[in-house]
Amino acid sequence: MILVLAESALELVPRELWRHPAVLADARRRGKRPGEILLDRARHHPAMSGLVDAERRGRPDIVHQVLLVFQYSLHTRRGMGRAYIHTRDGYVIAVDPRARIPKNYNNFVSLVEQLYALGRVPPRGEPLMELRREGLGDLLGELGGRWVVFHESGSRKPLYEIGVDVLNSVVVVGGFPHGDFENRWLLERAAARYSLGEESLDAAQVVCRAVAAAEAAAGLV
Ligand SMILES: C[S@@+](CC[C@H](N)C(=O)[O-])C[C@H]1O[C@@H](n2cnc3c(N)ncnc32)[C@H](O)[C@@H]1O
Repeated sequence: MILVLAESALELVPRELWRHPAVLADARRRGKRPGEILLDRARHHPAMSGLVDAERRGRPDIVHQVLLVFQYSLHTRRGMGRAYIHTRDGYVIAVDPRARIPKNYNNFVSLVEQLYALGRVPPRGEPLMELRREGLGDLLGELGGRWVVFHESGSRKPLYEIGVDVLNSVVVVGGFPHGDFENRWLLERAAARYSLGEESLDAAQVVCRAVAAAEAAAGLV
């Protein structure tokens, strides 16, 4: 299974917030410039009130939770998985299946900030995470142009029925906290849309179920 976490709420603090006291204090405390730190609602809430689309931004913890579930799964540890994080501002992070994502959130944030600064981590040797400017359409085209989407309005099927498809497909899940995909074509052109019920679940919960379905189909569990 290739996972694409789409429109993820991950970005550096945008320029218009660099001078806000909440951002300046956080940057100073961490010994960095405001433009070098990740936007995080938990730390920058007062600064985000006037930000366009604020309710869908500043949630690196969603990406962290998803990567912990995905990277440490049996399926990925056996080399059957690969994750790509597409961000709402047009970047793609390619994650090597061997990348050991820091379990501590603060360490994860520092790693991603290093990735934004250098374009890759670690700085030397084989990269475990690489950052590039790329849109969602180009990424999905590069991955073969066929994908399935997890979405509340998709068809509801038992996990054992979708396992083989999930295992062998590019699987798209939204990496944002509220609302729906802005790229509507993602749903319209998907080979299949799978629902886990009408109630909205956290992205990590959805990825956990997709991984479980894929692992069962692969005979790993
Ligand atoms: C936290 S949800 C996105 C926000 C959600 N639509 C809301 O307004 O609360 C993250 C992603 O998980 C997937 N997802 C969430 N609930 C789902 C469900 N019941 N069935 C299938 N996929 C789901 C979708 O890909 C969704 O974009």
